[in-house]
Amino acid sequence: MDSLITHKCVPCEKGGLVATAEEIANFKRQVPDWEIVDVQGNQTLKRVFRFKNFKQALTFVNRVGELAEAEYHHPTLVLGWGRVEVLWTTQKIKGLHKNDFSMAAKTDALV
Ligand SMILES: C[C@H](O)[C@H](O)[C@H]1CNC2=NC(N)=NC(=O)C2=N1
Repeated sequence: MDSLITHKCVPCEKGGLVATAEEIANFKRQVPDWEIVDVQGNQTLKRVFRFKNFKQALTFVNRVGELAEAEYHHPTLVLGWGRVEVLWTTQKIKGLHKNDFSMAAKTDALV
């Protein structure tokens, strides 16, 4: 099984399967700085990154955006002065997929 950091996001089909509780537990151990929260009924990975100022936070937002485009898997990003909230979930399946954990690991690698 490829690691989260080397996993290439796969296209998710509407109605596809969310990760099992066992898979989530396994993947979550690999991204310990993230929490699993409920966003509008969907399990979502969340982490807040902090920066010295707005400009550094904006640069990070753009780097995550480039990563998302490269993988064609997209986050929700909340940009504030010195902080970026990153949320990963898979809209198509209304929950968490290996793609989300992989993108969380790749997001961590950006800082
Ligand atoms: C049309 C649909 O948005 C695309 O198939 C992709 C784009 N990026 C995506 N990103 C995320 N996080 N979830 C999706 O379901 C998703 N779908």
